[in-house]
Amino acid sequence: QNFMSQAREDMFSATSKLEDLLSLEAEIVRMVERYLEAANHRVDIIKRYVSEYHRLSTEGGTGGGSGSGGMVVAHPVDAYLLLKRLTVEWASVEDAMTLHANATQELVQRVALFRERSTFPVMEDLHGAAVALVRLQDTYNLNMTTLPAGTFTGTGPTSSEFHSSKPLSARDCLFLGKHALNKGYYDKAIEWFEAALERASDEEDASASRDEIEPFLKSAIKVHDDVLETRGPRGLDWQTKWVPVDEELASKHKYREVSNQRFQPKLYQQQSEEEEREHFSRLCRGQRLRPVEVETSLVCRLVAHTHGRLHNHGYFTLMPLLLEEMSLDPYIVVFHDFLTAHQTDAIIERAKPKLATSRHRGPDGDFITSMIRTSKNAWLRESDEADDLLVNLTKKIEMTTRLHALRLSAGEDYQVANYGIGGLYVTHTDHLMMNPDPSVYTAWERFMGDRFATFMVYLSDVEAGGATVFPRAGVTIWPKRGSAAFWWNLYSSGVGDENTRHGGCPVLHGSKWICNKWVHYNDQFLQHPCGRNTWDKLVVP
Ligand SMILES: O=C(O)CCC(=O)C(=O)O
Ligand SMILES: [Fe+2]
Repeated sequence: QNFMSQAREDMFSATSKLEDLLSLEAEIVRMVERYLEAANHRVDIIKRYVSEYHRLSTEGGTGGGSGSGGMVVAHPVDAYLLLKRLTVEWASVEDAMTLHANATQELVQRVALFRERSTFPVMEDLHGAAVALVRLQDTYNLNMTTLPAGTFTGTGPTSSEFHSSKPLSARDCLFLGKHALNKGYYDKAIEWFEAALERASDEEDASASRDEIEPFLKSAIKVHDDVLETRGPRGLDWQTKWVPVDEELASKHKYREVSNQRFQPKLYQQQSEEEEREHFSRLCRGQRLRPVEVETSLVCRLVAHTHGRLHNHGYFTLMPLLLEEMSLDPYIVVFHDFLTAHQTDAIIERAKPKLATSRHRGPDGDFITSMIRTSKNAWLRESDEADDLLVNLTKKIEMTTRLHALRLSAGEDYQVANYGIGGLYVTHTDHLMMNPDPSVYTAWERFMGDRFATFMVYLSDVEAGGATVFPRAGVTIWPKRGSAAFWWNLYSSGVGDENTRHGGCPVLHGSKWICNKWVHYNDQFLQHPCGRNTWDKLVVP
């Protein structure tokens, strides 16, 4: 695909992968249960041999030994039985032991086979999951008094509480603290080490001792304060609290005014990388950054156009589109109830097998990873499908947007993406052709032109997190199954609108599915008002 985004291949960020792991674990448990059942049977055989010996020897005289005296075998039947025990019966004990050893080896080998087929997680995956958890804690300001116990309150239009099946242990907290430290989350590292200490004193049989944890906390505090003193509280790859932990340092004049500093949104203009990240996180948490006048000027309306530049139709006459304006400049709207649950599920089902095979290895055999987009995606082309599901969807997009989307020169294939826990897409523009030198593009890319508009359908609800946010435009769109976001990436002149920079917030609870239709410029710009200057905008539908 020409316009392929980078994909990250890992376990925790694609839910379909985690679901695979869950069924893999169920299969392993079934194997282990069968193994244990057979093992118990074999241990019984071995035990019976031992207890038979003891029974006979304590009954005295008749057995293998007698009382306090030496070992005497006086009875010919006893002599026969002794020999039988050490031949026939011992053979069955040996058989049981050999079978057990084989079964053990076989079980280990079968799990090794899973590992070879790379369906089994490795330590790398666990590290990834730990970092994802710290990132979520950071983005959503998760409350540290409850998080170690596995409880947090969700972010989104409905904020409910979520509970894990088990709390984290002191050792888990220690592990998370180390990862936070490693990734430059110095503030979070301290919190996790403190949580580890607290857990350690609560746990009956402490999974990590205070003596083990304390040095980590001490050195984290030291590094934290050093970084804050010498480099400041925020940077691209580190962050600290606003004041040092050390009280003497904290009493310094420069830290006194910190509490007065308030966040000032900086919208509709270039933002530094740090500023963009700050806007991104706040919007992900659902904060409103725009002036009240802007927020209140937006309306919901019904749209029922019956003609477009492409078709004359009465498609929306009986059932108008429900349009919600999210921003007028840049122009971003949401169409509610654009697809039915039946349709969104069908698209997910078609994408699933293609997602599963998209896992690929890098040059040295490792899985290629990138922090840009932690999701998995698949491409679906209308004409590859046996029925009209996707063709009809594209036709509906055409009627809605009055753009060509079906013919190959106008629209890309559908890109379906699945994000799991912690899965995100960092801020980017959808238009890609920023390089003024045309020779860097393929002939086909030059022919199609850049991505004029994005039509993005949410194929699933997300229980918490996972919003689509526009840091410069100050917009947050909460995913809702069946609704669709639409915006223009380019001015009518074809020049990119950088205020459309956007990204997908990390999924906090649940799983997120979206599907994109990107519509390109060259096939249709003549059908739009050209405007008289570069920055003229399109405001339909
Ligand atoms: O996941 C989202 O909400 C945004 C996805 C996106 O921007 C993209 O796929 O280009
Ligand atoms: Fe995008």
